[in-house]
Amino acid sequence: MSTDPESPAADPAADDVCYVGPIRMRPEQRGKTTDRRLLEWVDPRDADRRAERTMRDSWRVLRIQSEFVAGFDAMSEVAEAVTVFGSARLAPDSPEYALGVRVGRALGEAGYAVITGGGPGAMQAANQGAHEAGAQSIGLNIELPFEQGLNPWVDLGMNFRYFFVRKTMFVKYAQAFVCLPGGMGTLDELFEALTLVQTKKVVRFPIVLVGSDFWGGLLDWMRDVLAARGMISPEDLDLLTVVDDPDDVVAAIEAAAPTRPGMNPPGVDGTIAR
Ligand SMILES: CC(C)=CCNc1ncnc2c1ncn2[C@@H]1O[C@H](COP(=O)(O)O)[C@@H](O)[C@H]1O
Repeated sequence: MSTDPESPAADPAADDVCYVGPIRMRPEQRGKTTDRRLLEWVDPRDADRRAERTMRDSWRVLRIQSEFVAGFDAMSEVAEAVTVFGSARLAPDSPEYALGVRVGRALGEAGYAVITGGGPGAMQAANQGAHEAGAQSIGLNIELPFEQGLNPWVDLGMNFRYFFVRKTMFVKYAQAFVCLPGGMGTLDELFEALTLVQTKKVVRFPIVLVGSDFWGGLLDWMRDVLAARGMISPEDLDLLTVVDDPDDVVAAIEAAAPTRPGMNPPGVDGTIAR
């Protein structure tokens, strides 16, 4: 979906297509998303539907497997990377979009590839900044019930059918997460990352929130309600770093996870094979 006429891939027909996994089609050609089909409830009293589901689900495993293979292949050359999340709804002329571009650029100039969800808004902003910095700009898009394409600043892109395959790629190939202001999707991605770090599924994985005015209320609630009532440990709050200046994003990542050669030998100080 291109909102910027100056963008490298402005295509007047691009808004009129959608993706089903790697397949590009006009909206009128498509039915439900793959995720919706996978998660659809089937009435257990309906023997025919049950039998059909059993058969379809077995075959579906192969499609899921192939999506992992394609994802691992596409991402295998990615070096150091940071995944940036944030609202799909930011307008390109908003201050938050400009902030996202500066974050993407700062990460790119520091030598990180930038991975996003490949969509519009904050994702596009971070991809734009990374592209402009000459860094690898990666977009991992997802099939949605409405038309959607990779944003025009993505240099390496993939369209996923399955949300959980895409989420694996976000974590597996990144050294850190950065969250720009966002809504449900961003909160989901933030809390998934937090849970993975809290449960030590990933270690040395900094999570940086950009914008203290936006995130401050959430942090207050986490401290005053979650920690105060014993739902999380007070130290869990240390898993998050809040910054306002894009340059501080890089500093926060490098302070929390020194991944440069020689600073973090694999297997010695907590790095794990993901
Ligand atoms: C205009 C519009 C709503 C487009 C949606 N298009 C999207 N394309 C790709 N990833 C997305 C999209 N919407 C949500 N996400 C995922 O959820 C996050 C944003 O969700 P939200 O806007 O904060 O809740 C992103 O980091 C991204 O990984």
